[in-house]
Amino acid sequence: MRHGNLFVISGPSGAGKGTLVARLVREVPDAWVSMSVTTRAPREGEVDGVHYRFASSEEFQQLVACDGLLEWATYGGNCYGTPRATVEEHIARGDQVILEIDVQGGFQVREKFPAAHLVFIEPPSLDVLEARLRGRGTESDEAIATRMETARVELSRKMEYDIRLVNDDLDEAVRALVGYVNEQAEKIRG
Ligand SMILES: Nc1nc2c(ncn2[C@@H]2O[C@H](COP(=O)(O)OP(=O)(O)O)[C@@H](O)[C@H]2O)c(=O)[nH]1
Ligand SMILES: Nc1ncnc2c1ncn2[C@@H]1O[C@H](COP(=O)(O)OP(=O)(O)O)[C@@H](O)[C@H]1O
Repeated sequence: MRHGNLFVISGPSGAGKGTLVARLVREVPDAWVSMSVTTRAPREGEVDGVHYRFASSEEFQQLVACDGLLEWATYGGNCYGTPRATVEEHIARGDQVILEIDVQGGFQVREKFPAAHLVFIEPPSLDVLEARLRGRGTESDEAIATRMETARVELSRKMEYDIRLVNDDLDEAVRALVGYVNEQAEKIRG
């Protein structure tokens, strides 16, 4: 059986994880991005089964109880988790499996899959981070304040990640991320 790689992409909300992962899947043909389950309400334009699987708290607790999640965490008062079965299938298929998850989840994955590659996406500064969050226009002022507090905690753990990429110039950050993923993929193929 072929075995793929597992990549965790973490970093503060607004650092650009979603933007980078969207570009990555266009450039790495065997990249596959896991769809998380969340109890957060959909934002305008978010579609169930496309951006997230949106679930009630009861549904989420059932998934936890039946060991259906590879990892899960509470972020900003909502639960987020990675469905286990699809991730395992895609690793077995030889894909480059991408989890865009928070720092708490990242370390749970490392416990279960020590070979996972942990990538930390950094903003150029906290001011730029806040400006990006405001510019995205998806969060209330209160939610932005909470995310900025969480960002400080997440940034304090960046040195525990395998690699840190500063997302300043977008094309440059995409190149670095694609380069890292391809390098790890080559090691497995080779
Ligand atoms: N642990 C964990 N975190 C997740 C999962 N899915 C998303 N997240 C993280 O939850 C946080 C909030 O996500 P979201 O509400 O979509 O905000 P955004 O990342 O700022 O767009 C981010 O750090 C996500 O990376 C998951 O399945 N597990
Ligand atoms: N390199 C970059 N330069 C400027 N703006 C960026 C860059 N990367 C992402 N953004 C913008 O910053 C905002 C947050 O990016 P997003 O991908 O949603 O972050 P995350 O998924 O980490 O929360 C979005 O409006 C996005 O278009």
